[in-house]
Amino acid sequence: MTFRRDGSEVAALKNINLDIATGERLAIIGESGSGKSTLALAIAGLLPVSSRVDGRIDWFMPPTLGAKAPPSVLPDISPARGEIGGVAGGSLLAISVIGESGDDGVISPLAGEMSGRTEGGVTERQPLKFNTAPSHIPRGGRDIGFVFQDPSASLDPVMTIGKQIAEVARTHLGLTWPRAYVKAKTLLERVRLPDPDSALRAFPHQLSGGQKQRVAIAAAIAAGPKLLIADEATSALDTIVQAEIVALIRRLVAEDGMTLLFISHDIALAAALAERIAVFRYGELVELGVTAQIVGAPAQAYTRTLLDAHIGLDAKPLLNRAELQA
Ligand SMILES: Nc1ncnc2c1ncn2[C@@H]1O[C@H](COP(=O)(O)OP(=O)(O)OP(=O)(O)O)[C@@H](O)[C@H]1O
Repeated sequence: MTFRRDGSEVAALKNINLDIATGERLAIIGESGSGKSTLALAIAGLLPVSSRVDGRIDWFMPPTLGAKAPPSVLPDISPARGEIGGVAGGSLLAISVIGESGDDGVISPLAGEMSGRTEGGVTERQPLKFNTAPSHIPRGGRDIGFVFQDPSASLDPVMTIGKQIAEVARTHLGLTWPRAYVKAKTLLERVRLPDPDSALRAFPHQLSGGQKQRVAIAAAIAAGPKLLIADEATSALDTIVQAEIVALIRRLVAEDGMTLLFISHDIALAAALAERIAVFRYGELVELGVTAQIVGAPAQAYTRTLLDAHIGLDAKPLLNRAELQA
């Protein structure tokens, strides 16, 4: 996975092979520039046209019946050159990114070879070849919800909170405006925003940072996505609000049976939330394991360095999950 920059290509992800199980909470950690966001954007189909992906993403879960798929959303779900397939299995996603060496021995064991796969040299976004019916292609906003770091950037400053959430429900679920507003209010209650009736009519600038992130989460889950990607969703918040948002995400993921991809540079937050942790460095997957193993007995020296840096900086608990209240 490379970006074109100043006439040359910058490798952002190399030789990644990662399965995400349905319903699991997987954290991706690593320092700045390690490729965490690039992976998340690739899954959500949000990579810029300057990107080139040699690899594929297999999506194993069929879409929810009765879901509305606006035609305009379909072409945008996939990376510039990824592929998405639908194969029954225990995984939700299988990600295979081929490295600079061209070693393609990273195909998911759950996915068969796909017909129509093409390789090499494409630098612009182009129509994708799918080996599955269009109705099985995951749609951003509908099957995949995305929470970004800065809620101020993801919310429209001149649109009421209620309309922003209702619009997601209207677009992806085909609800009428009145029904979509009812759903928006329910979602504001679920994310525990105080006074949801007033909040429906409020504008983003009238809310605190933590409240805005609750609204962004409500919008991200409004269409009932199967996969929720939270990309540094707590990084702009203070420590107490961070813990509240982590607890909120965990509760919502459990209530709705979502799969969670939690991206963070903070190993303590990742440990508080995730069942497995993947450690990224320089665009490569350094280590992947269950949280207790990564935190208690890391196999890689780099993971130990991340842990030591955390312990040296502050003493936030690494595995104390009980204290988090949504
Ligand atoms: N749009 C882009 N154009 C060119 N290069 C990019 C682009 N986006 C990311 N990169 C490069 O890809 C690499 C991975 O960046 P990425 O943002 O995925 O890392 P990250 O681990 O998410 O970092 P951070 O925690 O700071 O967001 C970096 O070298 C970065 O400079």
